[in-house]
Amino acid sequence: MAYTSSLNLPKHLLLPSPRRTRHRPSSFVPTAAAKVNGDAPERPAPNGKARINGQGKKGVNGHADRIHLSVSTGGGGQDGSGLRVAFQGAPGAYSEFAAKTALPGCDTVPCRAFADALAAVERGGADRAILPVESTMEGTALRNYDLLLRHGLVVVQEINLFVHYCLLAMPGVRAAEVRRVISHPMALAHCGRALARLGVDREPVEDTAGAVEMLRSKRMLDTAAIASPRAADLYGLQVLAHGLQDESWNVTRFLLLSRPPSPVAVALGVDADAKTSMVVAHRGGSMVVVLKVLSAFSSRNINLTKLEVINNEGAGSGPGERPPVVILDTSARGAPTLRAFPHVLYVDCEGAAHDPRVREAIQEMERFAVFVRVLGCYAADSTVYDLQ
Ligand SMILES: O=C(O)C(=O)Cc1ccccc1
Repeated sequence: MAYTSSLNLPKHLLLPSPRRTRHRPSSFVPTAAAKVNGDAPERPAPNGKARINGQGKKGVNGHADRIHLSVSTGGGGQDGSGLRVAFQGAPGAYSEFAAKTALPGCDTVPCRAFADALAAVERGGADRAILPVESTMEGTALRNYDLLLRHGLVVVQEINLFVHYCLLAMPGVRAAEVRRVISHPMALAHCGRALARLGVDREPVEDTAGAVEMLRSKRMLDTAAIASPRAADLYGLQVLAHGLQDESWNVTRFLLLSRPPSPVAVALGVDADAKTSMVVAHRGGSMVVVLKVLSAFSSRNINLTKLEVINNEGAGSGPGERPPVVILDTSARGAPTLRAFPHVLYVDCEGAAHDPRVREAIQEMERFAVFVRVLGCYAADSTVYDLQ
């Protein structure tokens, strides 16, 4: 049986009010940052995006004050200027906004598929890739995690983005004329109930902005796209409906990836409010392994921010069945090798990978797991940024 279970991002309780303001320009010129809950901002958001939350929380070292994207970007300026960030999709995709939120000064490089974005970094055609890995509505994006594990890139930054979905159509098209809606599969899934109410056909395409571009270039008059209000501005489409997502709280977590060695991990002091992401490949057998993993962290008073249990034992290639997870094992000496595992845990913990307690927890897991691969160590940032 294949199953997953997850403990994901904490849901922060400041719900955004639905907003209908159209925002221009679609460029990324910084404006004054504001907290959505009306308080004065403690600190400006890196590129003028509104912060929805961002309260300090205590990390593994008990420090309440978090480092906000202030660690070295490992090349280019502090704001990422001089860095090329590869993302999946056309200009105006959510991933591009996430990249520009993380590194406001960066140049973004559109790619057809997420795999192309990762390959661009490996080849040296880009300095970073950005990958959505989980959302509050659907949990871990397993296919993107699979991609992350097959490549040897390291996580250098996390970014949480509040995702507003709009229904966009060619100018003059009325909602009643729409027969079909196209978008990224995640966007279609997040708006499932709204689309059922509209009684339209759904068609997945590569990305949200690509859907908008397609509408525009083919002048489709019976089709709408789900995308951001900024994509509407960018491509000159009209917004038929705002806030299409089935749940008002819709946050996607993105990871920024770089070639190893990590350009940021060394800059993070042991005292910094950091996070370490890792994958634990094990032989399975029972849930006792999960308890042992929990014990390795809890006995050292280390908090986990993510625990995803993958058990693809016996899964074949039937519909809905998942094959074993393929992981590039970089833990052994010698050349990294791809290895397939049915039993895998995805773990994020608070603390830097070089924090002695985190190091000991990893060493303890290595005694009963086949291997542990640290995917990256980066500044913790639980701030949720708003696009608008
Ligand atoms: O298609 C896009 O715009 C993307 O960047 C992927 C995506 C889709 C939906 C939510 C977050 C990211």
